[in-house]
Amino acid sequence: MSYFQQTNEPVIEFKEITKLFKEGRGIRDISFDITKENNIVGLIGNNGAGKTTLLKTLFKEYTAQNGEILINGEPLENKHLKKMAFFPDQNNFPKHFNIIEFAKFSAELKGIKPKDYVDKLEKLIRFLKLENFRKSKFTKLSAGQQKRALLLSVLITNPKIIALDEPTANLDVDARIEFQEILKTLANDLKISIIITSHIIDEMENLINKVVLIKDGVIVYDNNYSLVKDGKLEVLYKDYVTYQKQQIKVDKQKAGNKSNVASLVDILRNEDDD
Ligand SMILES: Nc1ncnc2c1ncn2[C@@H]1O[C@H](COP(=O)(O)OP(=O)(O)OP(=O)(O)O)[C@@H](O)[C@H]1O
Repeated sequence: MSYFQQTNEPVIEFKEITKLFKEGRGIRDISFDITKENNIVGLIGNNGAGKTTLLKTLFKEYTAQNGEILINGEPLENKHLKKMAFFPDQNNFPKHFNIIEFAKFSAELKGIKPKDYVDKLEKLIRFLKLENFRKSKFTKLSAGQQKRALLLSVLITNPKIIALDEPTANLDVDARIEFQEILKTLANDLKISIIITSHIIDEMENLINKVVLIKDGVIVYDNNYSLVKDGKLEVLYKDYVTYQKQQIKVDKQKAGNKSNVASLVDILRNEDDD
């Protein structure tokens, strides 16, 4: 049994993380955790609030000046990074790779041998409806296809933690719902911890089970998610909430059309934790 499955303790703990840049911007004293029960966390804040800085600190791209990150109670180190995947925003696509090359590259970067991923690669390609785009470069794909291709490169690495930076930006409603259904399956059925950034709360109402609001580099709200219970969210981000309520009506109708995400569980469940 791996260190990711041992306990009901928090999976990820941010403890008083501070990462400040020269001009004094960045993040300060960030503390919150992601548990097995509340394992789809929305990290929400306006542009420049500090979301990306926090994710980069989680992936050890930045070193915090203060504080620590624990993964299942252990200080974050490189062995944990092997089981973590970062889903980049739209500006950071690997433009010159074709999607198969990129998936293989991602797997091998994590030390996964071809014999351990070839079968899964084929199944994921079919599941993600990418059969006709095997040789396509990212730049030739639609926004929805690009996201699915990035998911391929993430899922092939069998991660236990996935961080996504604004993943549904520029997707249409159908593609967004499909994407969110996949994330829900990963979190609910496969117990993968998901941390997802957005600057819009309501877009994630049907998805997340914990919300962390970040403003000017500090956390202003951290709780398990309930817009109905806690009007404070509406006060903090009133404009977004008002606008997005209308959008959600459409989403909920469409969400009735469940995609075949259940088969994803079959593809990924039998993975050994190494
Ligand atoms: N490498 C850097 N050097 C200096 N300042 C930076 C750097 N990266 C981020 N900042 C500053 O730190 C603050 C937080 O930036 P960050 O990119 O984390 O915000 P964000 O919430 O991800 O915003 P967005 O939604 O626009 O991506 C901002 O004021 C930003 O200007």
